[in-house]
Amino acid sequence: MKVAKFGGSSVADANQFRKVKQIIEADPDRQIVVVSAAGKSASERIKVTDLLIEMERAINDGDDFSKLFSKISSRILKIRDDLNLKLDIEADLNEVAKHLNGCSHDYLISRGEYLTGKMMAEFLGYYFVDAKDILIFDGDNLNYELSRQKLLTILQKHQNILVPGFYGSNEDGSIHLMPRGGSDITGAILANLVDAQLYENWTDVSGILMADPRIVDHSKKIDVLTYEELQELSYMGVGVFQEEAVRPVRQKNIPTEILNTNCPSAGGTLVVSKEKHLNNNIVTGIAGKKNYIVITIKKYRLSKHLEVLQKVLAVFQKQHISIDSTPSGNDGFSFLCQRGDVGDKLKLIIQELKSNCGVDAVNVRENIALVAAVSLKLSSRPAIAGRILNYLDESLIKVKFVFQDGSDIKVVFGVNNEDYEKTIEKIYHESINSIAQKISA
Ligand SMILES: Nc1ncnc2c1ncn2[C@@H]1O[C@H](COP(=O)(O)OP(=O)(O)O)[C@@H](O)[C@H]1O
Ligand SMILES: N[C@@H](CC(=O)OP(=O)(O)O)C(=O)O
Repeated sequence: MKVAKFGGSSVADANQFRKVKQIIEADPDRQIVVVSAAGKSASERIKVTDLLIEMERAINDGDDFSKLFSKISSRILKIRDDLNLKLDIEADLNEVAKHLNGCSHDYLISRGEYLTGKMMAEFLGYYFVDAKDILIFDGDNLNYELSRQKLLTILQKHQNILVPGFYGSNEDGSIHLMPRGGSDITGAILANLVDAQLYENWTDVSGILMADPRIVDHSKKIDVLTYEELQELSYMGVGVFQEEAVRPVRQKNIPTEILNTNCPSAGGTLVVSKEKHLNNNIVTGIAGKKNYIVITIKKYRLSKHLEVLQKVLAVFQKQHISIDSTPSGNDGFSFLCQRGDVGDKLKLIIQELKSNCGVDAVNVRENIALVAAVSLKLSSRPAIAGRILNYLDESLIKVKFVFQDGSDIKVVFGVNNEDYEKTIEKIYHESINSIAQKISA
């Protein structure tokens, strides 16, 4: 049995629905299908999920949201009508409309997947299973045992099912929304629950490329990579596969393939466990994110004053700021946070660090980008990191810092935001040219 998840771009309009049907009909093992909400296409510039988020904002601000609701409804109805489906999707839209005032955030934002899923089930002739009836969460954790029982009961009666991604339910029956990109997680969980022979993740690129195709033209495809490498790449910003979707497939060693709905024959990227890893490249992939803030605290003989660190961490915890990485030095410790997470709290944080934590000094650097090179080979050949650094230096890119934080398969370079794209391009080109040759020589 295979689980096939189709992302927003794969279900953006009726034409994409037809491509999905062809793929499903080509292999009877594709018995569990997961869909995201209709996403972006050449003619549709906004994902349905983003329209829902915009509508919620309007509702909360007391603004007129009727235009947004019409926009969402028209998109759904257009797909239904273009496909000539005999489905009373108006009834579902009316149900959503009835709940608009006073419904939960999780309910509202999950409706894109629910409505898209209903149409895809009808189109494929698959049995529609509302994700809230099978994926039961206890807080943020899935109750695997209970969810497995519920899913298997349904599969005893129905051979082919469609499950909308991105949500499940809490124990009280209310909707539980997953993080953005969460349909990948739904697919991975279902693959885990049924011990699938393969988890297929269908998107709009033929696999994971060594570098973001929006930055590097004709970037090479990664043919095979490990769960570990995928996790690091996803964490560092490769949007193709949600970071939290790695654990469920990794736990059961379920082979996972990233494939292109628009070009199924092109092949994709296969994700497997370490033992089966076959990749010969020196650097497997490059990823990164812009807009970090680096907050560095200085304290003479910090290692003897761990109470200082405790107080510093409490400041971040109090402000609900997640810390992405913490490279440390002799008498200092740096905290890397995303600008968007810090918002307007930066002044307050600095003030608290200075006055309540017993530090000698606090330095702040803004507009920093992180670029990571990921490769299993980094653990046994740390020289690769040095070579990359050398190339960046020769290219006149000012590297602010380098670290390998915890994972020994990733080296991270901190650069100015404006050097972000150039750094990725440089590492990419040198990885496939000189570094590979010099290191293997
Ligand atoms: N290293 C990479 N390899 C492939 N795609 C990447 C990479 N980094 C970023 N992307 C972007 O991720 C997009 C696919 O992710 P996403 O938009 O979430 O797809 P879907 O709509 O199928 O869920 C691609 O269109 C591509 O622009
Ligand atoms: N629709 C949700 C969940 C998802 O997984 O979407 P996509 O497959 O388009 O990344 C989102 O936009 O976050």
